[in-house]
Amino acid sequence: MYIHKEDHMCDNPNSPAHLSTTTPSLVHLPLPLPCSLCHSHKQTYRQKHESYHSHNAPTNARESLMMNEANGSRVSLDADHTLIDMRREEELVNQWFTAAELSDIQPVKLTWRNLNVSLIPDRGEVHKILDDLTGYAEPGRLLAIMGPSGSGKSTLLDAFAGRLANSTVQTGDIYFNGHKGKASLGTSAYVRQEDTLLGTLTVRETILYSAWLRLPDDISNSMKRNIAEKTMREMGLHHCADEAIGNWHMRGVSGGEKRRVSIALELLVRPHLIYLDEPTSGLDSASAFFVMCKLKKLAMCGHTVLASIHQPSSEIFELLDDLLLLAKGKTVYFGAASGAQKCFSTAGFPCPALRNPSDHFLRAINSDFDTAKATLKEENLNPVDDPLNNINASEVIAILEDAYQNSEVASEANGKVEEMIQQKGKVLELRENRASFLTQLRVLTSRSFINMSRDIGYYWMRVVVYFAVALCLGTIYLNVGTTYESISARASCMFFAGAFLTFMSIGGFPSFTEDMKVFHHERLNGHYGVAIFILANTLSSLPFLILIAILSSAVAYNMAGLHPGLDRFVYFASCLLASLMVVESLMKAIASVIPDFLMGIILGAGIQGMFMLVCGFFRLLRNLPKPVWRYPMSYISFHTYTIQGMFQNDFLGLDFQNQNPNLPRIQGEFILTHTYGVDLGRSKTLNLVVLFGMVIAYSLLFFAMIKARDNVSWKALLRKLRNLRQKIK
Ligand SMILES: Nc1ncnc2c1ncn2[C@@H]1O[C@H](COP(=O)(O)OP(=O)(O)OP(=O)(O)O)[C@@H](O)[C@H]1O
Repeated sequence: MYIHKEDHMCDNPNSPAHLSTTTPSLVHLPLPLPCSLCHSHKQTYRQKHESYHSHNAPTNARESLMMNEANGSRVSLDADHTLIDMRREEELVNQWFTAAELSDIQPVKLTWRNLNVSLIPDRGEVHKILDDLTGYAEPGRLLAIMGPSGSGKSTLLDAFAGRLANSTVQTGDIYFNGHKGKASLGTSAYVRQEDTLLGTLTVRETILYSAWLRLPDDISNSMKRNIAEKTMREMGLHHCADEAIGNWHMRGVSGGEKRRVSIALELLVRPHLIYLDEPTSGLDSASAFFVMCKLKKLAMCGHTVLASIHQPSSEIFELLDDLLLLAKGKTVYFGAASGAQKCFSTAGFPCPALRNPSDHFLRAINSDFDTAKATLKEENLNPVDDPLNNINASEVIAILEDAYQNSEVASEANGKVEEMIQQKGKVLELRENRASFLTQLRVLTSRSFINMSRDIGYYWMRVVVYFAVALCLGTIYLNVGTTYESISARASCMFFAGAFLTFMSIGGFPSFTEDMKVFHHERLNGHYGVAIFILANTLSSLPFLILIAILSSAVAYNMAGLHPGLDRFVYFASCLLASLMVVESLMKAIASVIPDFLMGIILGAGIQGMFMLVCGFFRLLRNLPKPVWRYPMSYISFHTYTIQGMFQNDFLGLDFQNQNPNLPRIQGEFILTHTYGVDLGRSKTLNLVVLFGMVIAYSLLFFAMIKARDNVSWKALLRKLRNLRQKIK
């Protein structure tokens, strides 16, 4: 076993202050934890962790470690010491979790009153998804939301998390600790129904990167690693820790394992408020039970946990504290899970003996199969003695809804909601103890680079295709020369390199949209911000783009025999690199508006086609129609700067000669100004600077679009447009 220095050594192991203490400060802490583990306390956790190790690491082991570290190698301790240290590390991790679970949480009381969600009316028809819901979720209790498919469970969780689709309208109120409104990003965690993970990473890497990204800097790296390992074990993922998640070209872990990875990622930092949409879907009954036990434990520690759930087993049902039963978007029961059976009995639908209560509830309120019931009965496949067979679920729902609204449970719930709204608690805030900007940038860049290097569709395919196309270009324009004929050949060769080679960059868009999905999910859960994502994505893509630019330029430039000289070659390659970066950032800006990869590719290709038309190659800039095409399009088109820069780089300093020696030699400068209308007032360096400026401009556009999504009420805008359309009609 290899042990890293940081795991076992403090910075100054011989410090008298360290050695004088004999009692470890972090072990044997009674529960609940004293403030020594609380982050508001002056001494940071890392210091404690290190001082603990310095007090306890056996001197010989320490000395041997120091000697070996000095030799620049990682070393293994003898088995006893390793075991002791592993146990201590485990204790520290347990204590960190206990601290996160008990001493550092903001209790969150969530209430909703008369909550309605409907689709934006089309032709006057209103389709209600959620209908007048009132209820609450308390810290310390596990609330399950149950109901048949399509009853509105996900929509309700989306409404709480502020992630309703633009096509819906929400009315009614949601309160967090008595404060009305939308919770700000990152103050709650949301495990959605779909798993949004990077397919190229292994399970261990996924959880570990998330730990590095989010856990505060004052926790040592080894500690973060152990926290990630512990979370992985808790979710029963250790057996597939080194398997990839899986993507389009790689079969990965199973659906149930992916589900558990998604849950593990959110449980890693012990969120104060967590919503889980069908956390047990795709899991076998034992896994489902253990996952729900974990959620129950989290709730018991004072966290607020809401989970929508299908088909809980009777054991899982016993774990639930509160239950919200939805049918067709309406509440048919809300209250203690243990009280639901009584409510159903009172309404005339008692749960038969030996039937799982949750099965009974769902069967009673599922109206999707009303027509199929009769057929089943005729075929003798349905037990005749079940009273539910003789009545349509729609009627059952109406009876249950009525019974619930008139019950004591409902009036108690309503009273409690009013009481909770009056109690103004702390406004939800992001945790202060998070990883710093630089740490997040470093970790995200590294994660993104690994993803790019493992996904063959991201860059590697393009490297091969670029090489092949550059080879074609080089052979077609082989030793192009300096005759009159070579003038248009050179121009075409450079146009192809600057326009068509860069155009191929849209090939990476599908992989980027996958990245974007992960980014959106992680950003909305508050893992990191937009700026970090843009920077990390740009930095991690740089090595690949540089490789593509140098490889393609080396092949095409040298084979075609363009203007000799290293400085000219370097400029050509830099111009190609800058153009590739512009296309990448343009596609990012497009992805911020259109997340679908096919639509994005179509739009990106269209924009680039238009840019090529106005760059001065097909029609001279001075001859372009002035409105729109010359001003502003030719200035917005990045191809204008690429082509003008490349042309200046090649033609300036060359003389062209006809095969007939009696005809005059033509200078490159004359060709630039008269044949291609190049503006020599803007130097080739300035063209390059403009290209890099465009990379920044498109990145800022991406940033602004993502931010605008948060702040602009697109829903209100859409509603106004629809109203306007109806008025016009
Ligand atoms: N943005 C939307 N546009 C159109 N219909 C929607 C939209 N959001 C929700 N719905 C409709 O609202 C109903 C409730 O959807 P929701 O996803 O909340 O159900 P659910 O209870 O979570 O279902 P499941 O258990 O199958 O996931 C469905 O009929 C769905 O088609």
